[in-house]
Amino acid sequence: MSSTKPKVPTRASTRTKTPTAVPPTTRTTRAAASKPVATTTTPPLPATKKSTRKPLVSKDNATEVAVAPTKPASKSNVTRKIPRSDEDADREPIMAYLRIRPHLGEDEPSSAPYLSPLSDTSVRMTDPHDPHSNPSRFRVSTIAPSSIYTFSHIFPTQTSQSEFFTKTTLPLVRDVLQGQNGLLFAYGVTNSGKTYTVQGGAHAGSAGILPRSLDVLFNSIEGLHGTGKYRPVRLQGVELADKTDSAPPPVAPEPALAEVLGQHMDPSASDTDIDPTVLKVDRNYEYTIWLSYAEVYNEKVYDLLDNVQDNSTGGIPRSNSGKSLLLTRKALSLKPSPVSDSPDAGINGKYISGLRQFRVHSASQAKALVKLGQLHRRVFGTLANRESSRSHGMVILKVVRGHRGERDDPTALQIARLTLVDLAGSERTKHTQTTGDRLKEAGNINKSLMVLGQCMEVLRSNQRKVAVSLAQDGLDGRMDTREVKRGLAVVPFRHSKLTEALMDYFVGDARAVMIVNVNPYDTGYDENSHVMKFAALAREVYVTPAPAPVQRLPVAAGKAQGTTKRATPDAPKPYRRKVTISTGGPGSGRKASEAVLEVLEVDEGDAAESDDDEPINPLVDALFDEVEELRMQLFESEMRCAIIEADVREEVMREMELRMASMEKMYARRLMNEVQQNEMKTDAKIDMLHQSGLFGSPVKRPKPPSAAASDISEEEEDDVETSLVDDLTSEDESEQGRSLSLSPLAGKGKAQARSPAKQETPRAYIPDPPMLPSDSEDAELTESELESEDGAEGEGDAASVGISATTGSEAESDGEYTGTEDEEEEDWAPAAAKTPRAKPTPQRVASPSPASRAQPRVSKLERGMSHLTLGGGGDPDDSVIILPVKKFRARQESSEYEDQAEPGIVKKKKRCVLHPIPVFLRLTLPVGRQLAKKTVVTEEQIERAAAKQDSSKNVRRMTGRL
Ligand SMILES: Nc1ncnc2c1ncn2[C@@H]1O[C@H](COP(=O)(O)OP(=O)(O)OP(=O)(O)O)[C@@H](O)[C@H]1O
Repeated sequence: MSSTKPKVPTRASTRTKTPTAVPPTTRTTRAAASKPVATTTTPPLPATKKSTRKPLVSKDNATEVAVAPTKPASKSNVTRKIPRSDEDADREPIMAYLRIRPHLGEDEPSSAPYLSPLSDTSVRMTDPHDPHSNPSRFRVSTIAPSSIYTFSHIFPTQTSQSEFFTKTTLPLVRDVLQGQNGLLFAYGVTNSGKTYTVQGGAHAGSAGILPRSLDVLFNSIEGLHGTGKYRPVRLQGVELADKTDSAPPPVAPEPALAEVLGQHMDPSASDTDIDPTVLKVDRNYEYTIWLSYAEVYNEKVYDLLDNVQDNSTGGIPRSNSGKSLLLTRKALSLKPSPVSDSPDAGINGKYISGLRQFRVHSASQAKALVKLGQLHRRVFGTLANRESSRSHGMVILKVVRGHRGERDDPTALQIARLTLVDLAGSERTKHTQTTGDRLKEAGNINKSLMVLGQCMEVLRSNQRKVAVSLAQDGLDGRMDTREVKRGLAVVPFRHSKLTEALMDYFVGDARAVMIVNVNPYDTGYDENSHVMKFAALAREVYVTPAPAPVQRLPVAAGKAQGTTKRATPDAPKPYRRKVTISTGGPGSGRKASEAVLEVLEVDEGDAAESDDDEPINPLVDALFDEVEELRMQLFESEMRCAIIEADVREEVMREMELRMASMEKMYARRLMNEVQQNEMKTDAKIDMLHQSGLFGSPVKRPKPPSAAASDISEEEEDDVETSLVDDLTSEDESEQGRSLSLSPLAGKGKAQARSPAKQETPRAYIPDPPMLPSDSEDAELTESELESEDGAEGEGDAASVGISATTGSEAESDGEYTGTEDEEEEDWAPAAAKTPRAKPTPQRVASPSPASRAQPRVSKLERGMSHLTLGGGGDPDDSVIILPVKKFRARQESSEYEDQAEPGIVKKKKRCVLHPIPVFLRLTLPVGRQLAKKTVVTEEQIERAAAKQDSSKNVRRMTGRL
C-alpha cells in the first residue's frame, strides 16, 4: 500500500534541502580600497538544527570563527560584533588561505607584482595597468583598479611547503582521524601554483599537502591498523570487503600511456620526502585508510585509478606514422547517497558511482597510487603552462575507525572523508590562444568554477535569509523553520559535476578549507581579481564541522551495488570522443609526437543503476534542466554585455582622444593668433605714434639687452620705434599688474587745467572718453593754439606724456569689478552718451612733472592724447588701440579665422579684433612745436574706434568666461 510505504526523499527534495548552517553574527566583506564597502552585520540566530554531536577534536582554527577578520579600519566600515550563541559555535566559515607564488626566474614573463600584503590577513591588489599608476596604459575593465581583500591567513612567497601544510591542512587531517569530514580545494588561475601546493615539487622538502597528509595519517595510526573486514561505500555506508577487489592495483603505469604523456616515472619509487608529524589519536580505535582518485574533466567524472585499457595492438602509439593510441575510459555517474547509509545524519550528498577505492597500508603505497592517478590525469600543455591541469583532480581519503571492543560490529564503525581537490585553472582563452577542443574544455572548466561560485552565493544568501527570519521570529516568540526554508533558493549544485560531487561538504557536517593561489607577477589581473572575489564570497559561507555519524544499521553482506559496477556493454550507446595529445617538439628535447585518446563517455542517464533508490520526478528534472539552461543563457548574456561595454568604452576613449587632439590644435592656433594680434596692435600703436610725429626727434638710447629678445622688435622699425619698443617691453615686464601707469603728465588733466591751484594734486591717469571737442573749452583747443603755446615754450622743453592702457580688472584693481552684466553694459556704454564730460577721479600719486611751466599746454595735449584711448566714458578697462586707417583695414581683413569647423568659435573670434589686452605705454615725448603739431587725432579714427567699443565689450565678456 502506498500509504504504508516508507517515505523516500525525492531528488527534488534533496535539491531543495537547505543547508542549516547559520552565519555567525559578524562578517566582513571585501572592500575596494578606493571605495570601501560597508560591513554588514547579521543578527544572531537560533540554530535551525540542534547538533547533538559535538566535535571530538580541538578546533585549532576555530578561534578564527569568533574573531572578526582583521581589516584596515575605515570610517565607512564599522564592524559591530554581536555575541554568538552556543549553537553558532558549531558553525564556522569556510577558511580561505591565500598563497602567493614566488617569481620563478628570468625566463618567466612578469609584470610588476600587483599584490602587496598589508598584514597576515589582508592584502592590497592594485592593477599594474591602472592609468593612475601607469599613465601610458589605458585600462578597459570593470574591475576596480585597487582593492583590499581579507583572508584567514596570507602566506607570502617564502612560505615553505611544511609550514603551509601545518597551518592549513594538518587540522583537517586531525579531524578525519577523529571522525570528521573535511574538504580542501585549491583555487586559482592557471600557473598560480595549485598543483605545486597539492602535489608538491620535485626537489627535497617540496612535497605538497597531499603526500604530507598521507604521511601524517600513517604516522599517527602506526600500530593501530584495522583488519579491513569492512570497506566504506558510497558516502557513509560500509559493507563487507571483497579482498580481491580492494587490493591495490599494480602501480606501474601502462607503458604506452607513460610514453605518450612523456612521464617516464616510476610511481613505486620510494619517496624520501616524508613529513614526520605524528598526531595524537584515540588508541582505543583501529583504523583503516582507503584511497580513491577521481577527476572531473569536461563535465564528466573519471576514475583515475581505473585500469586504462589500451586498445591499440601495436603497443606504444606512433601517431606520426599513422597510428594512434586508443584508450577507453568510462565516465562515472553521480548518485544520491541513500538515506539508509546514514539515517541519523540525513546527508543528501552524492557519491561517484563506480569509483574504485583501495585500502592502503602505508604512506608510500598511497603515494604510489596517487602518482599513478596523476599519470592518468589529463595533462595538456598550453601556452600558459606546459603542465597545465585541465581537469579537477579529487583525491578522496576515507578513514574507517572502529572501537577495538567492537571489532566485528559494522554498526559501530565510523567513516570520515578527507577530500583534497586540485581545481583546474580558470582558463584565459585570450592569453593561451585556446581554440577548438581546448576552448570547449575551457568553457567547461569555467562553467564548473562558475557554478561553484553560484552555489556559494546561494548558500550564503540562504543562510542570511534563515538568520534574519529566525531572528525576527525569535523576537516575535514564534519560530517555524519550515516556513523559512520554503522561501529559500535552490542551491545549483546539480549544474556541474564538480559541485554535485562536493555538495555534501557544504550542506552536511564538514569543515572546509579553500586555498587561493595567486601568481602576483601574472598578467591576468582581472582573472585574479575574480579569484579573490570568489575567496571573499567563500569566506561568508558557513559550514558545520561535526563528526561523521556512527553506523547503526546492519550492513548488507557482500558487495554493495554500484561500488565497483561498470557500465555494461549493453548499456545505452556511449558517447565516444577523441582527444589529441601533443608531446615533445622543439625545446622539450623529445621528438614531437601526437597521440589520440578515445574516451568512452557514459552519460549520467545511461548509467542509471539499480542502487539508485531515489525516485526521480521527470517534471522536476525537466524544470531543473530549464532553470539550468536559463542560467547559462543569463551567463552568456552577461558575458556579451561585458564585451559590448568594453568595446564601447574603448570607442569612447578613442573618440575622446581625437577630440582632445583637435581641441589642442585649435587652442594652439588661437594662441598664435592672439600673439600675432598683439604684435600687430603694438606695431599699429607704434606706427600711429610715429605717423603723428610725436617722436619726431626721439632721444636715442642704447638698446638694452632685453630688447634683443623682444617679440615686438621688427627689422623695419626705425630708431624711434626701437626706442619705443624698448620702453614698452621693459615697462610691460616691470609694471605688469599696476592698475595705471604713472607718467609725469598723469594727474595733470582737465581738472588741473581748470584749477591751477590744484596743479600739484597727484592723480592717476584714467583715459578720458572720446570727448567731443565742442563740448568743452579744452576740447576746442586747436592745432594752432597748441602750436602757439608750444612755441612759447621753445623746442628744448620736454615733458613726459603717458599713454596708458589696461584691462578692466586692473583699472579697477583698486576697485575690482563685481557688477552684473547689465551694469557692465552700462559701464561700457560710451561715456559721451552718458555724461558729456566725464571727470576722471584722481587715484594715485603721480611723479611730479619737471615741466610744470607747460601745464596748460600739456593738459590740453593730454586730453588730446586721451582721445586716442577710445576710452568710452572713461572706463579704464579699455585698451588703447589706435589703428591708422590703412592698418585698420588690413587688420580687419586678417581677422578672419580659418577654422570653419567651429563656426561658433569663428564668430567669437571675429569679434576679437579689438580684444583688450593689458598694454602699458609710457612714452617720453619732446614737448614743443613739433609735438603739438603731431598730436592731432583725426575724427575718423575716433569714430571708428568708438564703433568698435561694443565689440571690445563683448570680447571682454567672453574672455571673462574663459
Ligand atoms: N610556492 C612555490 N614555490 C616554488 N615554485 C612554485 C610555487 N608554486 C608554484 N610553483 C611553480 O610554478 C609552476 C606552476 O605551478 P603549478 O603547475 O602548480 O600551477 P597550477 O596552478 O597548478 O597550474 P594549472 O592550473 O595550469 O595546473 C610550477 O613550475 C611550480 O613548480
